[in-house]
Amino acid sequence: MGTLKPISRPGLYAITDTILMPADRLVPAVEAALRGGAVLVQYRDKTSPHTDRLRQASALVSACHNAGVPLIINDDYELARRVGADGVHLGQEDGAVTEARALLGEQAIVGVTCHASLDLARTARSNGADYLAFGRFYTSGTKPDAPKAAPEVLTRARSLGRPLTAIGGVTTDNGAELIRAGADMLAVVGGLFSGTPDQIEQRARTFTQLFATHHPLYPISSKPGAQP
Ligand SMILES: Cc1ncc(COP(=O)(O)OP(=O)(O)O)c(N)n1
Ligand SMILES: Cc1ncsc1CCOP(=O)(O)O
Ligand SMILES: [Mg+2]
Repeated sequence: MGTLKPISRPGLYAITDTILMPADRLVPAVEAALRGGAVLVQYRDKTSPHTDRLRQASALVSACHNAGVPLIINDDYELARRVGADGVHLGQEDGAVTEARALLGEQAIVGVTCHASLDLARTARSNGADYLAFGRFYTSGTKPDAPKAAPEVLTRARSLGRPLTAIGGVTTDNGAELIRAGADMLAVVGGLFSGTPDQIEQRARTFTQLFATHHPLYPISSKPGAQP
């Protein structure tokens, strides 16, 4: 094993949204999530022109790195490289893990969508994915048609030995169930980023508290330098 990657800390994975977070509110909203304890942030923007995405992603790199938290770019590993982000999240149609790794380097964090499939997860792991994302688990306003998964898939995926992310309709009310089933990170859009910065910060604190209460490794792996 090489150096431990920063995603070995369990916790909230905050994902941005263009509707909930217009350009002028993007950075303050993410800073609020970071104050509340988010351990990973993803810039997810499927609609804005390239120049806007470049500017916003660069601003988020600064905000996240000021807080010591990695920034992941959704879909676009070229953009990740350009702005000096820490990694990329790839869906099944978004390109190869190996290609992203070749461009971004060994230390880059590459996450892969596995829906509800252990076979997809095994393939992602053998291609070098750093975390495996399952979901959607609940009703999602952000991506209503994403394939459905049941929490038990997280329990079965524990044996794959990679950090597991749960996504899709996650809220402070249903997050504990997913952590108890095996999630190391809760990836959240709507259940985090609706409302004011104060509300976002408070919600992020509540998610963080869920990990402190329900994640088996939380106290150990949150200590700097500790092994998971
Ligand atoms: C952490 C995390 N998990 C899953 C996804 C979904 O990725 P994908 O299937 O490629 O869908 P889009 O987000 O690109 O619409 C994600 N972004 N992040
Ligand atoms: C990108 C994505 N992939 C599966 S569900 C989802 C949307 C997550 O957003 P929300 O937390 O608002 O359901
Ligand atoms: Mg994608």
